[in-house]
Order: sequence, then C-alpha cells, then structure tokens
Amino acid sequence: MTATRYHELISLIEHHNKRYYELDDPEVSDAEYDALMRELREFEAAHPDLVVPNSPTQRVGGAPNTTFAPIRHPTPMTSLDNAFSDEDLADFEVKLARALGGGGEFTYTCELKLDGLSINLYYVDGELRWGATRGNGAVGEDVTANVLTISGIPRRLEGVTGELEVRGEVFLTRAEFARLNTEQDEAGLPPFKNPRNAAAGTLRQKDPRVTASRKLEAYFYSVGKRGNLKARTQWDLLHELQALGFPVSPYSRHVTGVAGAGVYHHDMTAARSTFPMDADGTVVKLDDFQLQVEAGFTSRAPRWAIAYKFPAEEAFTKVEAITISVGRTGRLNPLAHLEPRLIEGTVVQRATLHNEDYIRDKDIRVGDTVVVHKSGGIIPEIIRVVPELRPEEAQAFQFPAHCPECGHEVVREEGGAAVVCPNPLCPAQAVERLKHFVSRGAMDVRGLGEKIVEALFAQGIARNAADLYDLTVEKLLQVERMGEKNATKILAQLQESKKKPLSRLIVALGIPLIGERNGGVLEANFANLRAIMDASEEQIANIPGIGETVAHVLVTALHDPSMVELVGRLEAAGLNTTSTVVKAGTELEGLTFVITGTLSRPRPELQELLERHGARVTGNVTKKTSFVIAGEEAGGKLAKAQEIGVKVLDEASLSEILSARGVTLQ
Ligand SMILES: NC(=O)c1ccc[n+]([C@@H]2O[C@H](COP(=O)([O-])OP(=O)(O)OC[C@H]3O[C@@H](n4cnc5c(N)ncnc54)[C@H](O)[C@@H]3O)[C@@H](O)[C@H]2O)c1
Ligand SMILES: [Zn+2]
Repeated sequence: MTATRYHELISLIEHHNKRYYELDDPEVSDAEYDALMRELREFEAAHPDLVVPNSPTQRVGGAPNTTFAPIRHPTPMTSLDNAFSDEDLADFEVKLARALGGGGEFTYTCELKLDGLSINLYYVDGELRWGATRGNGAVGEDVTANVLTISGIPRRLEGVTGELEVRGEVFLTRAEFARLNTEQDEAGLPPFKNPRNAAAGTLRQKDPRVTASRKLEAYFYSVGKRGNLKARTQWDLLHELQALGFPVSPYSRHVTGVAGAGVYHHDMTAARSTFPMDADGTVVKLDDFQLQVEAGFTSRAPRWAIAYKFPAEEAFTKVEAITISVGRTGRLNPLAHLEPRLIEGTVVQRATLHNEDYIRDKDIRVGDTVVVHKSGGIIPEIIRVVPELRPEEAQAFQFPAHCPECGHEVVREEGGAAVVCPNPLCPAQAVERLKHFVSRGAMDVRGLGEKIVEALFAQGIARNAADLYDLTVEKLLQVERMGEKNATKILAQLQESKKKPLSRLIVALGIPLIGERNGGVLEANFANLRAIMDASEEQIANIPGIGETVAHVLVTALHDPSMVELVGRLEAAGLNTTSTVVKAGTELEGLTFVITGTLSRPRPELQELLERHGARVTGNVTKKTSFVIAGEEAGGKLAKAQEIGVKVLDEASLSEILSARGVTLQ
C-alpha cells in the first residue's frame, strides 16, 4: 500500500464513522468496515513512522451531536481492540504478559459484546445526575431525559457514596426491533437497518416520548469513577452492579487462560441465533483490577481487554425472481426470491424489498448476485448488489402499474413510498383482511389457518369477518379435507372469540397503523366501539399517545360504508364491543347535549366527559336536544335553541346540573 492509499483509507473510514456514529445510518456492513480498519492497522504496523496522529486507529467514536448538550465524562470512555481468530486471542495474552512483566495464564471474565451503544450514568452519593452517550470518548451527549425512560435503570443507589460512573450498553431486543420495523413499514417510513441503529436513533431522540414508546433495554458491565464500590475484580463487579439494582447480562463466564476464553467464544458463536438481542462478539477482560491498572490503556482502548468478533454472517446469493403480493391494506409488497443459503442456522431464500424506491436505490435486478445477511439476527436483508457479477441481460426492475391480483390500476401514496391497489373489491385484499382478522395478534381463532381461510373465501363461503360468525358445520364441511370434529372445534373457537377484549377487535378490523399498542390506547379511552366510531378526528388526536396521522387514518377507515356495515354485523353477532378499562357511567343516560361556542376547555374533552357518563353529544339542535351548552361567541346553534325552546347552559349552570347527578366537572 502506498501513502496515498493510506490517506484515502483514512478519509473513507472517517466517512463511514460519520454515517455510523453521528447519523445512525451506515452505508456498509460492519464486516466491510472492519476489513477497512484491518487494512489500515496493518499498514500502520508496517510503517509506524507514517502514522498520522488523528488516524481512526487512535480515536474513539464520532463527534457528539449538537442537538444534545455536551457532557465531559469524568473518566474517558474507550473502545476495544479486536480479535478475529484464536491466534489473535493467543497473541493478546502474550502481549498482556509482556506488559505485566510475566505471568502465564490469567483469569478472565468473558462477556457478550452487545451490539448497541454505550452509555455512561453518573451518580453522586447514590443520586443519578445524568446519563450520556460515549461520543468521542472524552465528551458525550446528555441524553438523561431519554435514559430515564429505560426500565430498570436505578435513579437512587442505596449505600453508595462519592462519584460513581456506571457504564453499559443500551440495545433493542430483536423482537422489539421487528415490531418497530413493522410500525415503520405501516407508517410508510423507511425501515431501520438493524437493532443497533434503531437503538442509537431511539436513545438520541429529541422527544423522550418517542424513546419511551420503544422498549430500550440496557445491561451494565463497567465503572469509571467507582465511588465506594468494593469489587476488586471484573467478576465481582458484575455481581455488585447487579446487587445495586442494575440489569446485568446473564451470559458472562469466569474462565482461566485464553483457552477458557476461546471455549466461551465458540460456545457463544454456536448459541448466537438464540440471543434475544444482537451481539457482535465476546469481550475477554482481565479479571483483576490491580493488574488492569498495571496493563494500562492505549489512546483508544485498554490493553487488558479484547473484543473477539463473531464471524460475519453474510452470504452471496442470486436473485431468482421478484414477485409482488397484495396486502390487506392494498399495498403492493415486493419480495425477492433467492437461491437458498444457510445463514446463522436458518435457510434464507426470500427477502422483502419494501417498496419501489428501495429497489430503485439499491438497483436490485433479477439475475443479480447480492450480499445478504439477517438483520437483527432474524430478518433476511439484501445488503447490496455486486455489480461486477451482473448478467448483461439483467433489466432494471419495473414496478407494476396494475394490481397483480385484480388488474386495477395502482396508485402511489401521496408523500409515501407505498404503491397501493385502490380497488375496495380487490380479492387479494379481502382474503388478507380475513386472515388478519383470525390471526394470533387479532381475534386469535385457532384452527382457522390460512389455507382454510383461503378456501372459505375462494368458495364464497366467507367473504368477510362477519361471515365467519355465520358459519355452520355444514358450511365448513364444504372445505376440502375438513372433518366434522375439526369443524365443530372451529365453531367453538369462533364462539369463544366473541369474548375477546375490545382492543383485539379493534386490531382485527385491520385498519392501517392500528396495531396492539393503538388498540390498547383506544380501549383505554373509550367506553365502547360505538364511542370510537362516533368520535371526531380532533377528539382522537387529543388522546395522549395518538397522533394526528393515526387519528385521520382511523376515522377515515371507520366511516367507510363497508366498515360501518361490517361493524354492525359483528355487533349483531354478539361480539364484545365494550371496554373492560373504561366503564361507561349511566348518570347522564338519556340526556342529549349540543356544544357550541368557545369554552374554557377543548370541546372534544367536554364531549368525552359527557359521553363517558352515558350522555349523547350531537351536532344538531332539535326538539330532542336536552341542553345546548353555549360558550363565548356561540352563533346559529344558540339562536336555534332559543327559537325552539331548548334550555341553554353556560359552564357554571352545566356544572350544577352535572353535580346534581353526581358528575363533577374537573
Ligand atoms: N458499518 C459502519 O459503517 C461502521 C462504522 C463505524 C463503526 N462500525 C462498527 O462499530 C464497531 C467499532 O465501534 P466501537 O469503537 O464502538 O468499538 P467496538 O464496538 O468494537 O467496541 C467497543 C464497544 O463495545 C461495547 N460493548 C458491548 N458489550 C461490551 C462489554 N460486555 N464490555 C465492554 N464493552 C462492550 C461498548 O459500547 C464499547 O464502547 C465495529 O463493530 C465496527 O464494525 C461500523
Ligand atoms: Zn387489486
């Protein structure tokens, strides 16, 4: 390598550092990045005289983001040197022995190298003062507000005095990552690349409410300033941290010599796909703190610890076909079919291509050789195309202009990347909606598997969810290979499903963006399904945790005539539509209110309060209206009330009338 290549390599790595640490949006995989770093290190080892002082090998992390206040770490936060083979590991112990002036096999604590981002918690006399990201190691970002949303982080420590810095790794589990990406996808937003990225983006959110809505977790494993902690070894420290109430990884092991560390590493490599979170290797730490001090640090990492990376689980494969399926909301979902490859213990042969833009940006074509991996250890993902291996005849992928299921012209969502089939009668959508209705996360009707639902639909026996509740043994027996016993079981399950909580039914209706979380929020805020159907967009958007977009999508969907009819039939079939959370009162039953003019509180809030106690609130003054509540600048409705003789209340008299019925206006 030449000096020119050396400087090129430095700027390339700096570019990737910025994408990764500052923008939370890497362009290359960690394995590719690590290869560049290795090349750089090898060059520097061979040419120590050429090493520039600000080389990436001499520094940690990236520049702190200016969105957050900078915080200087009382003791710097370092990185770790890497090992990629058992030889590297053996080499580490040899160097360690040299630095310590002898000693053969050392005792080590081995830990999983969690793939999240590091955090420093600063306590004074046991009180949490702040939490900060690593930043460039010397100065990090103040993310205290977000840290406080992570469950399990103690704010007070019993019996701790002096200054204490507790360090650990913040991460998202693979399950939470998958959930988040489904949410992103449903909202038409780009998916997070991997759990680490999603965790970094979540911890560095301007709005702590967003952070709180995603379940960040953390494991703690080291200290900077150590207050009055007693531990003198890494192994004891892990136990002491746990005793103080910090979450600690259950995957650590106390071993002798690099041989022991090697066994641990290989055990963890084999178990890798079973971890609930991503880990990119193991960390081998010299156990004794006194020896750690003697071994010391380089400018970026301790000499007494090493990160032994897991082999990169990437594979080359070929795109055999790209197909499009139509989802229940009419979305056209492109899917790549791949030559099967074994990655992290499972066969990967399909990868979602998300949308038209994604395919165009990556320029993925049928016939291409691509690099794939499992994002978050689960979701197969095409990292990139290998352009050198593209067959000459490969054509850029043309996204269809017509629905592959019904032939209707498709439309691209305004402002989003999704292409949808707008045909309300599209059979593909109807059958997907039906499958969704009975699925696990919705009404959970066991026994009604996808194949049976498809058959029921195709034979015209059940075209929508309400039809399911009209099923009989005779009707079910028309499905091929259905036995009487099975049919009876399915009917019993359907019967059982009528008692499911309201939130499940809301989810089962299959409205975009309304998943488990929003379903729960709606059940917690309305007495029954009718109240949700009657609520205005404004009223729903005012519920904490539900945004304007969700409110708009929900109200639009609920007012669709086919939805109104479906809900009516489900109610008639006897499905539970009442909230188990909000009990509707009966104090105001039989009273009808009209609210007009400007009041001291938002109208939706007052409406909600009245309805919660059994009243009806409508928009038109008629003879049947019990009261018109008139605020300032009330206009036509007030005039109408006076004209037809409906009683008009101001807020004070409303309050009197309500309290007479045992309802207080707070
Ligand atoms: N893809 C890219 O563009 C890109 C760019 C920059 C960095 N990276 C990746 O980031 C990593 C380098 O970043 P780094 O400097 O943070 O170093 P590192 O991730 O290799 O190692 C240090 C970090 O490990 C973490 N860690 C997890 N578990 C730990 C444990 N049990 N004990 C101690 N530390 C633990 C800590 O956060 C610590 O800061 C590499 O994996 C590299 O591939 C990727
Ligand atoms: Zn269609």
